[in-house]
Amino acid sequence: MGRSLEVDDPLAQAIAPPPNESPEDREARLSREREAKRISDDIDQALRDERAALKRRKKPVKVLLLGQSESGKSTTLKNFQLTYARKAWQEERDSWRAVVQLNLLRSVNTILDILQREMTGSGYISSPTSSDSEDEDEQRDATHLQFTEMHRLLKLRLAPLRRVQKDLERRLGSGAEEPTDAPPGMTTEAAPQEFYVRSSTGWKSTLEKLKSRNSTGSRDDSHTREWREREAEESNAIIAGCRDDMRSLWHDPTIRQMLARRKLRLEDSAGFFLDDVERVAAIDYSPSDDDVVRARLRTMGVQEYRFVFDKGSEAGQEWLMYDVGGTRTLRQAWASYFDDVNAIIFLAPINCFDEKLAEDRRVNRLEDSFLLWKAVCSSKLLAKTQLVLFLNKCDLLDKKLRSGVQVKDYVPSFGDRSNTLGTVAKYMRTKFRDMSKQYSPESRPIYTHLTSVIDTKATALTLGAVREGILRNHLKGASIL
Ligand SMILES: Nc1nc2c(ncn2[C@@H]2O[C@H](COP(=O)(O)OP(=O)(O)OP(=O)(O)O)[C@@H](O)[C@H]2O)c(=O)[nH]1
Ligand SMILES: [Mg+2]
Repeated sequence: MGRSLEVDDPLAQAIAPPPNESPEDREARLSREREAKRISDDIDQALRDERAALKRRKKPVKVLLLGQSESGKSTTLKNFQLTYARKAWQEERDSWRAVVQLNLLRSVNTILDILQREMTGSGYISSPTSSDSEDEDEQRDATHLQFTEMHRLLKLRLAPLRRVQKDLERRLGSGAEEPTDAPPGMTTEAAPQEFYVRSSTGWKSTLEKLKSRNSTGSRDDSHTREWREREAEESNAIIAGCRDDMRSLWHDPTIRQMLARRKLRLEDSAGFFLDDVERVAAIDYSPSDDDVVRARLRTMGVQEYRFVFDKGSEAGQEWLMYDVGGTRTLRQAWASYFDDVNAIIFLAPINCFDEKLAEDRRVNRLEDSFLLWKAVCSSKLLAKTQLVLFLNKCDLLDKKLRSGVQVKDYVPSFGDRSNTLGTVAKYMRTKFRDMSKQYSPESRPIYTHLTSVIDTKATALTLGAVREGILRNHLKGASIL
């Protein structure tokens, strides 16, 4: 462009080489100019990179939580909220009271159902958490249980809790919707009586039903709301009135014997609050952080959660997390979220090597996790997606192994390795990693964590590392790092 300038143009004069320039001076000048151009180009490139990085940063980080039902997806999400969205968490916490109450009543009513059958001799019902080969043992010993007048009285006095459970289900808007996942010919009797929600906006809307909606889904007027509040108070009063009897039931040696014979490990099942009945059934009960993390509310559909980090280098970065329902019939919905997803946190509960799926009692839960993991790894759509694997429920695995359950009885390839947490976890980790190596369309690192996501302190540390890793990957290629 300089060439086309007129000789008397001030710019042309300013940039023209000095007159009488020696060849050495000319070479030195050209070298300086080349260096200046290189620096200028570098700056231009840096600016372009920064713009690209900012654009990338603005794009939300999308994370999908996957895994079978009860693997701990929603619990992991709760940990994210607890750590990174404190304010929303605190606003929502009290709404979980009804869910915790429902969880408690589910355990109590399960015990009462079994007690009823044992006392009237109407025989065996199978249990949701019992494992394969337990059925025959139970009936064999049932006749030796010594029930007394006290058991009959407890049964009678705790009877109103059935209605309270129904009321709570109705108030949560899910009473009419029991899981119907059992395949034809299979009974749903054994499936846990869970409470779940259909919602695309998260728990908040669900829990708000407790306050502002009636069972037909229409908005309440103030009169109805008042009536429903009274109903809630009534439920609270009945639960509080039954507190001592619930405690007696749970601590009664014959009842414990009855449950042990059925190998019903209520204390290891989802949403177990009987050990906290004193506190949870109190009239002024308000859920703690831990209670909310442990409360069980089954996810239906796909729920989207938005987090915006407000601190440090990630300020303003938006994250979208998707929590899906893990039961079989809900898995078709997953694929439509695969597009554009940055990372998947896959949860595999490794304690359940001896358990069956609630929705299909023919399928071993660990086997189901393997198949799901294989499907995720081999998906072409997800070939470039970062995979983070949580081998979850390590606390329950440890408990189970200590109680003497042998992995090799259910997983023959485990062989004669030692039946301890460390060895079993290592074995599972290798199994999952080998599968990802074998089935991933392109090689990729797999980030594996041994977790117990009800342990909020440990999980906060894990999530910190996971978050860093995902963000690093998200920004990869941009010079801002
Ligand atoms: N002891 C123990 N309990 C856990 C752990 N992870 C989850 N839970 C409990 O297991 C239950 C099920 O967990 P959720 O997070 O609801 O499972 P989910 O994967 O969201 O299940 P769906 O919504 O049905 O797909 C909850 O009551 C949790 O508190 C764990 O590591 N240890
Ligand atoms: Mg869930």
